Amino acid sequence: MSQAVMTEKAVMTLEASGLTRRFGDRVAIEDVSFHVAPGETYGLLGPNGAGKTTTIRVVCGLLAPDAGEVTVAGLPVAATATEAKARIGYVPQEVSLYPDLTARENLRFFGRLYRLRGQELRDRVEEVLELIGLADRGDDRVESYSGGMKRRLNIGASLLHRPELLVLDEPTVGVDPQSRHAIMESIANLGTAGMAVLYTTHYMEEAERLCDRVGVIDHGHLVAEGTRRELVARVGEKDRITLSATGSLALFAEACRRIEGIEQVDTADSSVHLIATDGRRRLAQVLAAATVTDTSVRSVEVEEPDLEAVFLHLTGTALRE
Ligand SMILES: Nc1ncnc2c1ncn2[C@@H]1O[C@H](COP(=O)(O)OP(=O)(O)OP(=O)(O)O)[C@@H](O)[C@H]1O
Repeated sequence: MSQAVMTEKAVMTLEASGLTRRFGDRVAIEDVSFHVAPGETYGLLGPNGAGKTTTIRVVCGLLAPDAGEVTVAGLPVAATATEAKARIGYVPQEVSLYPDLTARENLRFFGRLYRLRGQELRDRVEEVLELIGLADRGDDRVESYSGGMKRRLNIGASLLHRPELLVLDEPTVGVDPQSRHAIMESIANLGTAGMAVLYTTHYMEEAERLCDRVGVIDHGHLVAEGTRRELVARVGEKDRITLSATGSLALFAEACRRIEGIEQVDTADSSVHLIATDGRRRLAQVLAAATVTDTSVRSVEVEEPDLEAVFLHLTGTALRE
């Protein structure tokens, strides 16, 4: 994470405040506010119809909000604000490429739209092909690509002009696992390289793996935001530790009850179940308690609550309904 993320007064790459947008009587989003710092990857996590695409379209200046405002690198985004929009790379849900052109030709075409020319254009096309892992397929026509490769190229096209903010709308939907992995790797690298990324998904594993912070959106409202740890702490979810063990389990359980942060201890035939805050940090003490009570531990499993649990807690519904 860059220094700018740490400094409170740094200019945010993206600042969205009070965004509201209606379609007729339907309120698609209401009073949505969040920011993305330089080098930060922010995930908007929510089920279908929650308002993710609407938020993104407003952020990119493709849809005017009924209320609220957006700035990118301090510049207001509005329908006519080309200076702000030039700092955004937008990857829509639908792939938009020329199937009968090669990947290189597609990138050259989009690069020219972004006003890149000559050597700069040629260099940038090669850099982007490397970045998205398609350098060895650059001269193949796009119609021969898998769905995932097309998505990667689509992301590449949005990076040619070196945007400060990359906005991706569910980039892994309908993509094979290998390409999904490649897409996530490329995005993780962009964040590391200092680019701000706004990422929408309804896959909580992606949000957990990629995003520094997550905003949970449901029925057009941002219901919570923070790091995974913060969100989990906010809803009061605890870790579960399961030990498979033999020996004097009653004594062992008693010793575990005395460890700070362990809130519940249950024993079964040859296992002990613990409920703890910050379970991983308690492990050393738990294993020491096993040694002291002559308990032999065969396996230990720590289950940390995930964003699915947070979502369920906050909204009362499962994410994948
Ligand atoms: N152009 C439109 N006209 C009417 N209603 C719309 C329009 N665009 C979005 N909506 C409504 O606004 C709400 C939010 O939709 P949005 O597409 O932003 O959700 P989403 O979270 O991106 O879902 P998905 O993952 O399915 O795209 C939905 O109820 C949707 O039906």
